[in-house]
Amino acid sequence: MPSLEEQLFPSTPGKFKIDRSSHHHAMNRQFHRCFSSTSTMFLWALFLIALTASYLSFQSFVDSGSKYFTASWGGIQWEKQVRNSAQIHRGGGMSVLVTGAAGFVGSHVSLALKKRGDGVVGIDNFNHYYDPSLKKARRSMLAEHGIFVVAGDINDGKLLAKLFDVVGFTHVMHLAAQAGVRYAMENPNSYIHSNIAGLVTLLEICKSAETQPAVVWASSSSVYGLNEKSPFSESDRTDQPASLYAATKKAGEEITHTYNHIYGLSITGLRFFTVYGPWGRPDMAYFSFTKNILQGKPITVYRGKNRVDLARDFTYIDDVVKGCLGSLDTAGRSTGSGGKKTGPAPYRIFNLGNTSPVTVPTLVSILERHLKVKAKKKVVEMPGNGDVPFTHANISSARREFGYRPTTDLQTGLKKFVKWYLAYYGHNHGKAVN
Ligand SMILES: O=C(O)[C@H]1O[C@H](OP(=O)(O)OP(=O)(O)OC[C@H]2O[C@@H](n3ccc(=O)[nH]c3=O)[C@H](O)[C@@H]2O)[C@H](O)[C@@H](O)[C@H]1O
Repeated sequence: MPSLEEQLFPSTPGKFKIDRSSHHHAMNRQFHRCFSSTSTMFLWALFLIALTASYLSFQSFVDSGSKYFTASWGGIQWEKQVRNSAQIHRGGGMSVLVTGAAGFVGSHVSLALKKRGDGVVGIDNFNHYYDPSLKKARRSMLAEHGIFVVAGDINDGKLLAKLFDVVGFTHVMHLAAQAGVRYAMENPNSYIHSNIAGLVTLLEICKSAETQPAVVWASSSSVYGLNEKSPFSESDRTDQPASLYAATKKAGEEITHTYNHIYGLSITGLRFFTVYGPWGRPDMAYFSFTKNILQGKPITVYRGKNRVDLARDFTYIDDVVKGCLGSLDTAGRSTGSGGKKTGPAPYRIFNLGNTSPVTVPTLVSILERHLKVKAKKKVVEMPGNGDVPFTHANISSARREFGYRPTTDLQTGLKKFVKWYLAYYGHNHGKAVN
């Protein structure tokens, strides 16, 4: 059976093929003539050995070709690392491909899966959206636990196909994305590249797999956009995005739906609500506020129309991890194989929030208390840059389906974050932060 890589990326078509039967007799005659004397036979043998040797070395060069030309993947050693990392160490366990594994949520989910005995292989492109040294540090932390993170982009279909040839992943936890709400105005194409094109490349590989994996992926609370009904339920309007980021996440929900419908892929979309915690993302408010407060620099606090404070349903990372694992555990099977659907598969969407919104000024005062430093606040009216005034999750759906129950309030969660921040960057006022 041809490998998945060969099926999806066939070599140049129309290659010359030998018709074995018709050439058989002619070749036999030639063979006897050539090998009539022992000395010619010896020379021929030598020639054949040289030919085989050069063919083999050429093959191994081609095999690890990308090592020399593009990303560093491929080869026997690499495959061994991938296979070892994917090894399952519990009965009924799963083997999960985690995209964005060097990211904030990706690294935490990878670790939690590994700790309970599941197989995990990560992939991450280590882009420079924020300090890549933090991503590398997360990768080192994962490596210490036997998790291998492949350096590569989800737009690299050949790499993804290779990974699926090496490991029969039962699940894909898709967390790779261009995150950040306001950055979409600076670099819109980055959102299309990762959140649209990358998603489709990944789904193409998943749907083509002999045994399709179940896919759980990160959508966003931002899809609720300008929706005013509160708290947000999964069935509420999501057709008024306020940012391109939100629009790409909403598009992802529609795109995954088509793959569910046409190919029988099991899909679970998780709407994360402003996730925070240790090993977090430096571009997020709680993180950059911490850095600036420690450095004695002013922070900008946005305020909504009519002097109304902005609020977020901040959700602690450990709670989100529980939600991710619960989703993986309850994700029904994909039904298709090799691109063919055999029956309907589940399509689910869940809010993963905390259910208690906190205003941004309150977030700042909690940080001031934990850091024991007063912030220099500059309050400005929210610029029209994609922000929404508030978020608030209704989580009854996730509670019903897999017992999701967040247990960490912002005060407790930020305490843990600050402890990590000071341990990681030291007390020198976060000067090492990007
Ligand atoms: O739930 C999500 O789906 C999203 O959550 C997160 O977005 P947001 O909720 O916008 O978080 P974040 O940037 O921390 O701003 C928090 C608050 O601080 C305010 N804010 C921000 C910056 C600043 O300088 N000043 C300020 O007041 C700001 O106006 C806002 O009110 C993820 O980043 C995003 O990737 C996505 O996953």
